[in-house]
Amino acid sequence: MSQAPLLDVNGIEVIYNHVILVLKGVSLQVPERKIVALLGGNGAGKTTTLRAVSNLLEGERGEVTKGSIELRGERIEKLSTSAMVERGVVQVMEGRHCFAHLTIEENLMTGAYTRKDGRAAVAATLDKVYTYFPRLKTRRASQAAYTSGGEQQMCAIGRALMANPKMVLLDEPSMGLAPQIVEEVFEIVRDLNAREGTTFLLAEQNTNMALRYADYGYILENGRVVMDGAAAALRENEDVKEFYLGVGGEGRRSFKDVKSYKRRKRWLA
Ligand SMILES: Nc1ncnc2c1ncn2[C@@H]1O[C@H](COP(=O)(O)OP(=O)(O)OP(=O)(O)O)[C@@H](O)[C@H]1O
Repeated sequence: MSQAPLLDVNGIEVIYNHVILVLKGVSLQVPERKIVALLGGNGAGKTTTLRAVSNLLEGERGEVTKGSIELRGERIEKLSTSAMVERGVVQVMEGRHCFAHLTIEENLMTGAYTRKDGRAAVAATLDKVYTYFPRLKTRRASQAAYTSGGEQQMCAIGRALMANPKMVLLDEPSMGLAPQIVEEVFEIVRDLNAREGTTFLLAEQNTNMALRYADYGYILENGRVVMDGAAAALRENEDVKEFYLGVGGEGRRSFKDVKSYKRRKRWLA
């Protein structure tokens, strides 16, 4: 990655409740206009990494205790969540979190509350969201509670887009969705990236899907990055195939157990 990154996470350590060390020196870069995937199993630290970037740790009693996070060269660890939104960074949280009693359109409009550029501009963004998510347009007047899981995920992403972000942090977009719907969601992510230039950092357990759409990937295990590379190279990597793509091997053991991985780690050290 030769161009200067939009986001530069440098050796961060995150501790919850003053004692639980969850991230143990995570570094990653997200270049402008790229899709970067943060991969790894349950509890690897993906959500925590996203929360650290968007400054959502405080509400979880977590804090960044070491390292730095820079957005376009500016240190952002101490900024508020709304200051991050002003800088064009929004997070779509895991589990979708639509307001169940509001309609799809009302949910979308809640994403525009920080906008200061007037109603016409907000209306134009709403139209744009509907062109990317025609399903949401059809369901605009339905209460979110009565829409499908896929529609709720689209609504959560659409709401984030209403803030006119430069970068979207997307936490586990595939969670609980049928493969065909996951595909539909990822296609829209790719479209947004290609046509709007929106940068994505997405956390996913669905390695296969994420690596098909991302430019670059980082694999987290137990609070550390154990491997990173261009998505195409990771897809072809034997260890990734064995442990994350379910090709060959005897199921998912830990990456750490693999001999070739250990060898590679020694080379990298
Ligand atoms: N608010 C919290 N307080 C204490 N520990 C937490 C908190 N949130 C997460 N953890 C712990 O931090 C570790 C990493 O969790 P995190 O949610 O970042 O992982 P993840 O890779 O996103 O996994 P998942 O896919 O399950 O969300 C886990 O061991 C989890 O129990």
